[in-house]
Amino acid sequence: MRPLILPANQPRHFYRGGSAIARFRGGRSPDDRRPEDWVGSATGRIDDASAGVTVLPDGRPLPAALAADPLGWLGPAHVRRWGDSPALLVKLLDAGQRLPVHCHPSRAFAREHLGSAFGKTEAWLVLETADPDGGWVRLGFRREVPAERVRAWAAEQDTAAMLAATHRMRVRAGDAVLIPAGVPHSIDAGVFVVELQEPTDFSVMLEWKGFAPDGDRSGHLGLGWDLALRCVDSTAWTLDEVAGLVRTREQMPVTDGGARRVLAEAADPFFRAELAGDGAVFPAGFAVLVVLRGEGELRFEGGSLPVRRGQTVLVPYGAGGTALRGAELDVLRCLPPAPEEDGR
Ligand SMILES: O=P(O)(O)OC[C@H]1O[C@@H](O)[C@@H](O)[C@@H](O)[C@@H]1O
Repeated sequence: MRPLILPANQPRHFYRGGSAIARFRGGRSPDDRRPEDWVGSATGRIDDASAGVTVLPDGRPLPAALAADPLGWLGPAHVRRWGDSPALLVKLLDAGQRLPVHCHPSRAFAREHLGSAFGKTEAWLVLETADPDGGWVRLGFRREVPAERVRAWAAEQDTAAMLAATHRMRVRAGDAVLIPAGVPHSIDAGVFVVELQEPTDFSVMLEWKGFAPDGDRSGHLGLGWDLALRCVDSTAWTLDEVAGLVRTREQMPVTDGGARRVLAEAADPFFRAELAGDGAVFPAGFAVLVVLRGEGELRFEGGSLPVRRGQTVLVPYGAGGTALRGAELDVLRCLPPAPEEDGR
């Protein structure tokens, strides 16, 4: 099997964005509502299952290709643990406006109430901020917020109260941020990230006014507000705890293979990511690559593929061991959780 270069896959969304994705990829956005590019996605949008799913160059939707040859795409250990799900969703996300405050269910909540083995823990690697000095993200309540108050903020759409209650953190290009399930969060305008997440589209919208006209109906995942808001982490996060969710490039440890481990160990049950360049060698495994800088080639068993900045590449297990060549190459390699991991 060969690694495949994937074209942009940007379903229309209710929030603005997408120009940074077009610049990065070297294309054009059809309009200003394409803030997310779903890469190597076997996940459909919650409101439209046909949107979001990657269509391979041969015309097959990725889920059909995975179902037809799970071992070839994912490898035996992954299939034993996760079946024919890639257990990973990668997106490019360009916030053209501040995103609404929202959160995502945990695996335990998703299993119990949504019939899904996956929740939506996620992580961002910041690629650019409109202001070179950095952009802002918001995450975690500064003080414990009683459930009734969260409910009242959502019912009244009290955006000011929600934002005031939430930590605001500066992030710069190269920083990685882990967002545990349940933690309320939002990304400010001008922040462009690669996002790794569990392969679902479950969002509980605390804020929707001015974003999604039907938010009062669609924002609770069909569970009703009382149940949906139970997935919100309303505990107090200290500034240090929130800062602990952010890793700068310098804080990313270098592995034996010369790559940098992007995310903290706490992310391992959900996904893994490494930054790698010229000379890096990887064992066989399903991966989504985002070429962040430079140009060069991706070697695999039986061939090589030229790659350059702005491309996204889907690597099947069946491509065998791979290696990167190219003096200025900087590649983010996104991986599903290790098969032995068991996140909750
Ligand atoms: O980066 P996350 O938290 O997934 O934010 C992006 C998400 O924003 C929410 O407001 C919803 O619109 C989701 O459909 C969207 O995917």
